[in-house]
Formats: sequence, structure tokens, C-alpha cells
Amino acid sequence: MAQRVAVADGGNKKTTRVRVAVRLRPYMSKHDEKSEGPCVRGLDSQSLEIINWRNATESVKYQFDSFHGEETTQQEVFLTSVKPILSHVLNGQNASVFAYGPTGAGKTHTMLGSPEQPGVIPQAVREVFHLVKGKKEDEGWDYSIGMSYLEIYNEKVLDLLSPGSQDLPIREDKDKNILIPGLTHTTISSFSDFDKHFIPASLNRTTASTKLNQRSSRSHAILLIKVVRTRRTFPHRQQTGKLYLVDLAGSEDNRRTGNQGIRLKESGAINLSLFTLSKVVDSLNSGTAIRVPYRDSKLTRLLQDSLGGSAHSVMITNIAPEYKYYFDTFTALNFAAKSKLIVNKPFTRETVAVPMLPVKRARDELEGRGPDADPQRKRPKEEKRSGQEDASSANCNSLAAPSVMDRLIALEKLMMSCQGKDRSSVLNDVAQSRKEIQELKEKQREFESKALLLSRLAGEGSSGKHESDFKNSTAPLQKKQSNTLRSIRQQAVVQPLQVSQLQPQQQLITVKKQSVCVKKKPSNQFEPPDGKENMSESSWESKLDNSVLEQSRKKILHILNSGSIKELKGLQQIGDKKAKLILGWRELHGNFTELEDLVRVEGMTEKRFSSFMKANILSALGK
Ligand SMILES: Nc1ncnc2c1ncn2[C@@H]1O[C@H](COP(=O)(O)OP(=O)(O)OP(=O)(O)O)[C@@H](O)[C@H]1O
Repeated sequence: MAQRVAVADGGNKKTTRVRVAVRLRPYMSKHDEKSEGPCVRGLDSQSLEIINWRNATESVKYQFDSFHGEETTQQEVFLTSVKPILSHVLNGQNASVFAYGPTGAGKTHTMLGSPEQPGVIPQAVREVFHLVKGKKEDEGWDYSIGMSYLEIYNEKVLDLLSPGSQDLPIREDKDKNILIPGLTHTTISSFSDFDKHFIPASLNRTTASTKLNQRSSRSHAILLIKVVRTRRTFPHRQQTGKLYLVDLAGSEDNRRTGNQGIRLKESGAINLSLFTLSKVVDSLNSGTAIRVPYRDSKLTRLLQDSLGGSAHSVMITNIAPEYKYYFDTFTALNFAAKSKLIVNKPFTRETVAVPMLPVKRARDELEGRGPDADPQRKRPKEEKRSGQEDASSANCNSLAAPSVMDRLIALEKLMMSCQGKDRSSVLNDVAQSRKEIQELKEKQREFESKALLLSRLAGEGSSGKHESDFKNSTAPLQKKQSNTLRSIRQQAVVQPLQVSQLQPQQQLITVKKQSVCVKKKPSNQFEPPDGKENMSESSWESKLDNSVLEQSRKKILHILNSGSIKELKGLQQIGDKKAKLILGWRELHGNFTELEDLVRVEGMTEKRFSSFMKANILSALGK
């Protein structure tokens, strides 16, 4: 009888790094309503540059294991990034290839492709058969190849070869191999045999139409190719190599995808598992983590024996060049480049004087007094700033108000300086900043129709003055200056949140007050919902000393913002499900600004919140 042997990698326990490739999808004008042109482009076979959000005349350069530009063919991607790891699978080692990136950036195209342009999956399977054929002739091993195909949808493991099956469990055997009992495993004898099973199973994958992609993948699709080789002679040693080919669901910003209801829930699960994946890749690549957080999502748990350890892994990060993907691209690049050398362009900054609207103007806009105030009046405080920032805000498609800009600058510095540190807090900050930016951008759009044309100096004064410091022969990457863009620039300066005398916290509240979707109540003055029961729910608060109450609230907020699942579950009325929802919310939106934000978590009504507060504060006081 065949004996199973544990597969070791020459006794070397060192965790291998995840190789990172980036693929840029061709520019598509249909994704660029404002005709702004691309905001990212390749430099050479390993690096690319993206326009700096702080100043469109600058760019930031990233370097990866490989970069595949817009022109790269499916075959080139396969040959450079995937083929080199396949031979290991025949030697009983594990490997994984996964496509990561924003929705609509080309993951499915890269992994699956089309009959005319087959992607990584068909090419890799063909290659495995080819390699096995080559091996058989001279070595004393018999090979058998099998496949399983599953999707992780809303944190459920579903068998795509057996549609309609239930959520499958993920287990680990004593040799630390990951198993999925009940998952269909089919032996395949040729590539056409594979196709016969794979193509109909692919149609079982959960997809749906979102604003950004008509056929957006709503699940992570995972193809497992297992190669088992058995020694022909006694004692018939057997080795199993696993190859995971993964088409991840897109990382999403729900404001842009227009997701609601079920799509929003799917998106929460998608983003949560991608966040965990980013932590796992980060831990593996930094080499400093004591514990790689594989168990925090089904996706990473399933890939545990094929990602890190002695496995060979490649992440292909897909990005799109259009401006509307800018922040998704930026985030994806920062994720992908975490363990890479991020080269920050050393710019000689020229100060460009940009006339800014007075602070009052923004208020006038907010209060509906119209934009008739003197457009030449300047904000004294803003003028004292470096000038560089003024130029930035004008040039950069009005991405952010100063407070957010400051925050992003700090964040960017942090990202560049903390290689090797745990970056989950940085990622949280990124999520928070993105949220703020989105809110600001929405606000801007509201005022778009009212905004007066301000000064053309904002962009024109600076756009020709800076020269790219990149040592490449290509022309500087600059945004096309469409009419629409100009008007957006001008909105940058009428951004109502540039009220410099407000503290950041106050500014945030201002945004939220204007926001349609955020219910806001001043902290410490939580108004109870209507109804008898609620009246009694609130009366207990008035019996407590204010400072005691405030202290308890702070403690609860602290746990909500930094507690692990276990710590969250330590709170009254928070079970496993709610703790996970809170964690998920936090990962998507960043920290809770105040306790009342909790009502934004799925299933937390105001009534429940009220009762949650009472239970927790009273229990903390031992009442
Ligand atoms: N390199 C490429 N060359 C040509 N077309 C491409 C390329 N990459 C992507 N596309 C096209 O762009 C569109 C979106 O790509 P795709 O569906 O692969 O994105 P995705 O990242 O898988 O999106 P989602 O996460 O929503 O599933 C498709 O029409 C696809 O054919």
C-alpha cells in the first residue's frame, strides 16, 4: 500500500516570500467619462509610476518583481510570472497564484481569459500536463492529476463541481495539510478532460452586475490542481503537490460600485477576506510576524499550506489606468509594494501661488448664499501654508481638504517607513482616509453646479513648471486638462470643509452632518429612540455622574476600535456574529468616531444600541 510522506523542503523551515507582479489593464475610454487620460503607466519590466495625488505634476514610482504593461500578452504574463513555479508542484510542493485588485481591473481576464486569449488557468493546467508527460519517461514515478473547484462566497465554501452543495468545512490534518472534506475531487487525464469539467463549473460561480463591471465576480474562485506521484518500486512513496489558482473577487469601494443590500453584504465579506489576505502577505513578506493570521478568513485558512511556508506563491495585482480607479489603484499598489522598495520621487518643489477662495465662501455655499462673494479674496491661513499644498489641492483633482491631505501625507510617509512593522493599523488608516476622501468628493459634487470658475492659474501655473525626476525617456505623466477637470479643480478650492479654524474633529462632524447616509448625534447627548421602553432605557443615564459616564463611554469606544474578536465578545450583548460584523465594519471604515456610530453596523438598531449602552455601562459600574 502506498505510504504518504510529509513533504519537506530540504528541512528548510524558512518562509518563502510571495512574489509580486503587477499587471496594468489597457486604458478604456468608456471608463473615463471626463477624458482625463491614464493616471498610471509602466516604466520598465519591474516598475511603474502613478500620478501623485498631492500634485498631478509629480508621480510616485513603485518597483515589483515584475511589471506587465498594457501591451503584455496573456502568454507573456504566464511565462514570466507563473510558469517558473509549476515544476515544484510535481515534486510534492505546493504553489499558489492569485489575481488581486480592484473590481474591473482585469483579474478574471488574467486568470481565465478567453478562448482567443487563454489566461493563467488554462495555460498552467496545460503546462502541468506537459511537465508530467516529460517526467514520466525517465523517472520511477507514476503521476496522477486531479482537480477541485470551489468558491468562497460570503465566507461560505461552495463546491463548484457539485452546485447546490452546502458550506463545506476546512480542516487541517496532523501534517498541517489543509483538507476540505466533502469537496468533489475529479481525476483528469488530459487538458480537454479538464476543460470538460472546468467550463460548466465556471458558470456556477457567483457573479453580478455592478456599476463598474457588468459581470463582476462576487466570490473568490479557487481551482485546485493536485498532482500525486507514487514511486513504482517498494515502499511506494507518495508525494502530493497542490497548485491553487485563484481569481479573487474585486476589492471594492461601495460608493463607486453602487452596491446596496445583498451586494453590500457580499462586498463586506469580500473586503474583509482581502484585508486578511493583505495581512497574511504582509506577515510573510516582512518576515517579522510571529503569527501569520491565516485563520482570520476562510480564504487564507484554505490557502494556508500553499501560501508561505515552503510553498511558492505569486500574486498578480491587476490595476486599471483610468482616474476613476485612482484610489483603488493607489491602495492596491501600496498593498502589493509593501515589502518592496517604494521610491519616493525627490522633487524640487516650486511654490506656485494659487488664488484661493476665502473660507467664508465655502460657508456661503453651504448656507445657500450663493457664490457671489469676491473670488479674488484669499484665505490668510491657507496662504501661509507652503504653497506647495495649495498647488496640490488645485492640481490634484481636488482630492482632499487640507486636514485629509495632511493625514494622507503622514500616512504615505508611514507606509514608506514601516517596512517590517505590523501594518494593520496603517491599513486601517488607509481605509479611514479613503472614507473621508470619498465623503469630501461627494460633498464636492453637490456643489459642482454652484461653483464659479475660479482661477485658471491653479493648474496652468504649475503644470508646466515641474519636470519629472524619473530617469525614463517617456514624457512626464500628466493629466489631460479637460473642461470638466478644470471645473473640478475649481471646486477643490470651494471645498466647504476647508474651514481652517475648525479642529479636525469638528470638520469631520461637518461632513457627516451633510452626509445623507450618516445619522449623527452629538456625543454624550444620545437621544433615546421614541417609545415607552426607550424612555426607561435612557433614564438610567441621568442618574449617573457625568464624568463616570464619560469614562465608561471612552472605555467602550476603545474596545470597539481596538478590541480583538474575543475582547469585543467580552462586551455585553455582543456575540460572535456581532463581534465579526464590528471587526468587518472597522476594517472597511476605520475607527468608530463615537459610540453612536455603532448603529451603522449591520443589525444594530438604535433600540439595540440603547440597550447595549445601558448593559455595558451598568455592568462596568457593577450595577
Ligand atoms: N489585459 C487586458 N486586455 C484586454 N482587455 C482586458 C484586459 N484586462 C481586462 N480586460 C477587460 O476589462 C474588463 C474587466 O475585466 P475583468 O472582468 O477581468 O475584471 P475583474 O478584475 O475580474 O473584475 P471583477 O473583480 O469585478 O470580477 C473585461 O471586459 C475584460 O475583458
